[in-house]
This record gives sequence, structure tokens and C-alpha cells, in this order.
Amino acid sequence: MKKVKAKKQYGQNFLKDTTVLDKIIQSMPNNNNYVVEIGPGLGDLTKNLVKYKDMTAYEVDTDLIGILESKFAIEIEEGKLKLIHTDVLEAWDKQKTLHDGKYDLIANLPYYIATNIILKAFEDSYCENIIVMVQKEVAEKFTAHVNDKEYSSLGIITELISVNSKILFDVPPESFDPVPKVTSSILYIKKDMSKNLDKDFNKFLKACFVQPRKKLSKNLTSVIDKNTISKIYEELNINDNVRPHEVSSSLYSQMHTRVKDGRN
Ligand SMILES: C[S@@+](CC[C@H](N)C(=O)[O-])C[C@H]1O[C@@H](n2cnc3c(N)ncnc32)[C@H](O)[C@@H]1O
Repeated sequence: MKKVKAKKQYGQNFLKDTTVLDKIIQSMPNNNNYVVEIGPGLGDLTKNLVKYKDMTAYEVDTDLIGILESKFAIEIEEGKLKLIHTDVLEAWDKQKTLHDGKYDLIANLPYYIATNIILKAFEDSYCENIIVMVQKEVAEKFTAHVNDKEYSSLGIITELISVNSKILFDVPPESFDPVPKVTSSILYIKKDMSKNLDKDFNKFLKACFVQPRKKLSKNLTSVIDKNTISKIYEELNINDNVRPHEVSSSLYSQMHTRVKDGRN
């Protein structure tokens, strides 16, 4: 078969390392959940996933859809694989979920929208487990805890929405074709299905971290007035000198509730 030219604008780095592919499959949670893959590409991961689970794959690239349709003609015919030709973020905007029933998201994500995709998966009430390949630095942000250098809104949201989050293993650039400039990691997040996040919380956290080295109270002045900040700090026993990365996720959540109450 003619070699497919990877398209940069779609973040195409095809995973060629069979050991890594095997390790991803071994990391799949042992449950009855359906599987959703974003960006099946040339179908190397898809081929392994569909052996174990019925699944849907969302692919934006028209050229790849043609290849996948002929490669997986049998699985599609048997109803084991549903192939959807669309931009996955548009699909999420339209239908709020990628599958009408509990599912696990397993994917080698396009780097340019990886963070947005994970945040969408947090909002999707049917998505339970997230096992995705992302740039190592992104994985570190999602798994960072209070006082860590990488701690930011992503680590805080992950802590509040999940029961478990960790980096499973790193993947070197040579495992891909074309070879990316960065190291990747497999990120695992098990969501707490009883929780959902307030829509404005992410916006609030962004304001809290707008100048990460400054005092949190200074950053908060873009959201609330100084008197309310003093009142909230007193109620929650927060030191005025505290910096954004020194505050726990649960304290951020309590602060946000009070900010909202103050506005109502
Ligand atoms: C990093 S490649 C992974 C390909 C394949 N899964 C693999 O592991 O080799 C990312 C894939 O996501 C697809 N993609 C990029 N943007 C997308 C979008 N907005 N919606 C759906 N798929 C997208 C690309 O075309 C590509 O197939």
C-alpha cells in the first residue's frame, strides 16, 4: 500500500511501536464499558481495541476515513466498529456525549487539541475512564498536586472530578511516524461518576492563576472586590500571602462556591 503522508494540521503522528500498542491494550480497565477512540488514524490502535470491545471511532481526515472503511469493512459490517467522519469537538458540541451509554475513551490524541478533548471528556457524563496519549508536559499538568511546580487549573479540576489519575508510562518520540519533537505519556484518569463540575469553575481557576507567581489575593481582584476576598479568606482560614499553587483543590472549590454566593 502507498505510504500515507501525515498531515501536520491534524496532529498526525502514527504510533508504530507494537510494544507500546500492547501496553495500552493491557492498561484497558477490566469492565463492560463501550470504547470510544478519537483519531483512529491508520487504525493500528483500533485494530487492537476492536478485538476486545465494540467501539466507535471519530476521525476528521477524509483521506483516512477511506482507508479505515476498507481496512475494517468486516468489523463495520458486523457492527463491532462504528466509524464517524467528523471533528470530534463539533460532535461533542452537538450531542453532549460521544456515546449514549457508559464508555471509556482510549486514544492517541492529536496534540493540538488534547487538553480541550480531555476537558470535554470530563463534562461528558457517560465517559468513565480516560486512557490517552498526550505530550508528557500535558500529562504532568493533569496529574499535578498542590505545591507541585506544574500545579494549575488542570490538576485542580482533575483532582475534583476523579477517583484516580496517574501517568502510566512514557513513550519516546521514536515510537511514532513521523517522529515528534516531544516525549509523550499515557495518562489515565478514572472519573468519579457522581461528580460534575460547575461550568464557571474553569474560568474562575484561570483568573486565579493568571499571574502564577503573584499572591492569589491579587489575581482574585479581577473576579471579586477586596472586601469579599478578605471575608472569604477569613472564613476559610487562608493566609493573605498564599500563592495560587499553594492552595488545595478542595479549598478552591469552597472559594468558588462563596464567590458565586457573593454574586447572587
Ligand atoms: C496522533 S494521531 C493518532 C493516530 C492513530 N490513532 C495512531 O495512534 O497512530 C491523531 C489522529 O487524530 C485525528 N484528528 C485530528 N484532529 C481531529 C478532530 N478534531 N476530530 C477527530 N479526529 C481528529 C488525526 O487525523 C489523526 O488520525
